[in-house]
Amino acid sequence: MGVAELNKIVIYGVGLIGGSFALALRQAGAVREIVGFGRSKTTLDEAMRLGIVDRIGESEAAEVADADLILLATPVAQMATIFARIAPYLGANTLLTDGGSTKSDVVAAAYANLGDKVGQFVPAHPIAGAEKSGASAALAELYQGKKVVVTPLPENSDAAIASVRLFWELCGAAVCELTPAQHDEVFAAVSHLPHLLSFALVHDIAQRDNRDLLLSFAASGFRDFTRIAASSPEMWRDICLANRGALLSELGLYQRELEHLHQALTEADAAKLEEVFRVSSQVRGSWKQQ
Ligand SMILES: NC(=O)c1ccc[n+]([C@@H]2O[C@H](COP(=O)([O-])OP(=O)(O)OC[C@H]3O[C@@H](n4cnc5c(N)ncnc54)[C@H](O)[C@@H]3O)[C@@H](O)[C@H]2O)c1
Ligand SMILES: O=C(O)C(=O)C[C@]1(C(=O)O)C=C[C@@H](O)C=C1
Repeated sequence: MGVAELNKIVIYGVGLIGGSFALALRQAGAVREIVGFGRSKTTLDEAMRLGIVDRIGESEAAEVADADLILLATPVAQMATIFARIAPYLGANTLLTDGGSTKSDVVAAAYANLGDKVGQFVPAHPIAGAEKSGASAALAELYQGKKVVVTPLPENSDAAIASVRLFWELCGAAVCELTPAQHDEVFAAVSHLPHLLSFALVHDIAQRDNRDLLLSFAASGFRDFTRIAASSPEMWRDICLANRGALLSELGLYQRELEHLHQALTEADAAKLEEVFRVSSQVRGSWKQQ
């Protein structure tokens, strides 16, 4: 793809993920015009002020047909409605992708609402983010050196998949492929469960009478375990519900692990505790983010 080969991209949800996509493609010189749709005027005005979008979208009828690419970067529960809104106006050459953290639900929403245009949608998930939300958190470098998982549909042409891969690569990402089901199983274990646990720990402390005292002494261990508990409640509500089958399985395994540790503590079983900590320390100590 040459410089500014994308004439127009439309982004639904100009927050951390959508805004970073816009900034990255702009920095790569790959797009002429970026149009944003959002839920609140304040957010869109901020995205304009920060130079993330060139214009606020007028209507689907006005913006969708001549777009080269549309990115859905809203919380995942919003995506079905957006697919339905854009479907009637989708031009034959417009590609669609998304940044949602879950894939089976988003793919089901695409099948339910895009009809025979579903082949134009190549689902994706950037494995990069932060606990911060909104346009002001967007960064041109967010995807540099990070993975993006695409979960192609049987209806996607090779050309559509190659183009969507290229857009994410222009953002600096390394693209890999999984099926939607594989994706949701993997991220239930290494992203969705850790967020649930982090929210749970902070919630537990937040409800206590002495929470201010506890928080005043909390230090880097607490900080590292709970950074992600400051993440968007709406986004994580949607992710947990969308992937609740896989997440419940992971939660069950984790509860068994806690039971094991509970028993070891009750019995003051030093060997059992140390064995769990030894395996964990070795695996986490040698883990490198790829
Ligand atoms: N935050 C992360 O770490 C991360 C990482 C990878 C993927 N994701 C996924 O990316 C998506 C966006 O997350 P984010 O972190 O950018 O959230 P965000 O809150 O920063 O941005 C989401 C934006 O969508 C807008 N929005 C909500 N409903 C809308 C609607 N119906 N129409 C148009 N705009 C709407 C909001 O106003 C907001 O500006 C989510 O699906 C999330 O699961 C997030
Ligand atoms: O860095 C963070 O704050 C994140 O939580 C990023 C993170 C994750 O690693 O779990 C969160 C959700 C995504 O869908 C992808 C990435």
